[in-house]
Amino acid sequence: MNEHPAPHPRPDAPAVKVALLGCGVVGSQVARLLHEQADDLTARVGARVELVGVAVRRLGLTRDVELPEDLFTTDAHALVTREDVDVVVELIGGIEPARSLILAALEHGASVVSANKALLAEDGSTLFEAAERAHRDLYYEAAVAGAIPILRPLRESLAGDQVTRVLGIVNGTTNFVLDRMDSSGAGFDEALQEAQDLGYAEADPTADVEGFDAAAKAAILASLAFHTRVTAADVHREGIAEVTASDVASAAEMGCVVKLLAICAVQDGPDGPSVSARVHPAMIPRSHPLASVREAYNAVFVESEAAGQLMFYGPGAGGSPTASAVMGDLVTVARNRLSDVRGAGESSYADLPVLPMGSTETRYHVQIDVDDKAGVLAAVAQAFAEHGVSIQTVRQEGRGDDAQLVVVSHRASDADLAATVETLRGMANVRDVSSVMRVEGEAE
Ligand SMILES: NC(=O)C1=CN([C@@H]2O[C@H](COP(=O)(O)OP(=O)(O)OC[C@H]3O[C@@H](n4cnc5c(N)ncnc54)[C@H](OP(=O)(O)O)[C@@H]3O)[C@@H](O)[C@H]2O)C=CC1
Ligand SMILES: N[C@@H](CC=O)C(=O)O
Repeated sequence: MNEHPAPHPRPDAPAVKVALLGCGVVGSQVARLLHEQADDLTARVGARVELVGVAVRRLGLTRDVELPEDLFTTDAHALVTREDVDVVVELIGGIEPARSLILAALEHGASVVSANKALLAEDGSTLFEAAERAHRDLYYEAAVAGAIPILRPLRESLAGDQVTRVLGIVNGTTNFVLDRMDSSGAGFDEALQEAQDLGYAEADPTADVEGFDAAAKAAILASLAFHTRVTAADVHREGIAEVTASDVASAAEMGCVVKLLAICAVQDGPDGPSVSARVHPAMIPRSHPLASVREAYNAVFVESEAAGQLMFYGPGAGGSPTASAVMGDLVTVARNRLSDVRGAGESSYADLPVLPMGSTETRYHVQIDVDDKAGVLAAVAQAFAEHGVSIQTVRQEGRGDDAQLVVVSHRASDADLAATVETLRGMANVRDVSSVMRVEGEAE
């Protein structure tokens, strides 16, 4: 039997009225699910969940969902301040007007669901304080890793444990592009266009390609995981624009694959704990679980003292998967409205210091274009040694004008590696340091 249970709304429960801001890739799928799953939602929430308005930039467009024309408005402010609106679902994106609209919604007594990582990572504290003041919910599960439930586990399920590290692939677009480059030899631009056509990319895909989107997500993850305040500006950020087909091929030769990683950690020091958060491309061994994360999928590893290692995996972008996370928040927030309670809010913050990138340690893969002369290898090795960077492997490729040394280091600090590269660049027999990439993962 595959029958759905009959809905059991509380007989006296008024409908929960929802205002939707944005009807694009994600918003249209939320509107579709609200319509298609109306009966199930009624049963799960205990009252009807009714879409009462949709704010967009332009009226009259053909949308990925059919809705009565009279639901649409371009006056988003009037919609969020309507007396009868219980929940505002913000799916516009960007900083303004999204921030002002969320603040106005909270001030007017609505609860808010958002997928806006850019805003939450830039100015989350203003929004959280407003939600606290208004005694209303602000939920944002869809802001990190699309459909994957990761924020609720960090905020609630792991709140009694000590999370020490969060490492993952949190941007679907860049994972899609790198995967296409690795598996089918596709060019960067072609693969990016495909990701955009599939609805994975941000309105401005620079946010994906340059790592801003992943950095925003890293800030949100670090804040929740370590109960502190990390903003996007605190996250060291490098995107994939500089990753070449030759980097991807070099990685393949080493039995590795290139991925854009977000790595957040907390560490104890003489002055107490501090956090680090970084986003950058890295080579990881093909045997590493993150190497098998294909297309626009995301995966997040969480390491904690009591639980050990946890892995969360699933679709990280796209209208329907992201709408699933939004709907989960919407059901929670609607239930809370009916019971007149607030859900789990943010932790009280410790405001831990954020470590500079220079002190972060990892291994490095360095390609050095050299003059094909006797003694060059010894001179290059000397430059690494001078800065305390120990070499794990070195091999020479090509001859004459194409001669290259490919060095893989043992673990070293970012500052020591940067100093090594500077020295190399000043050496007579070195024409260029053509690529530097971090190597993450345990396999040596
Ligand atoms: N796409 C994805 O895979 C994911 C997206 N997100 C986040 O979800 C949010 C929405 O993303 P997505 O659906 O892809 O974005 P889209 O660009 O597809 O849609 C944005 C929607 O917002 C509307 N809009 C823009 N500006 C205004 C404004 N000033 N007033 C009213 N409406 C406005 C647009 O109207 P119009 O249609 O008229 O232009 C459009 O309907 C973003 O925060 C994004 O970061 C999160 C996870 C995954
Ligand atoms: N542009 C983002 C969308 C989801 O957050 C991505 O590609 O991951």
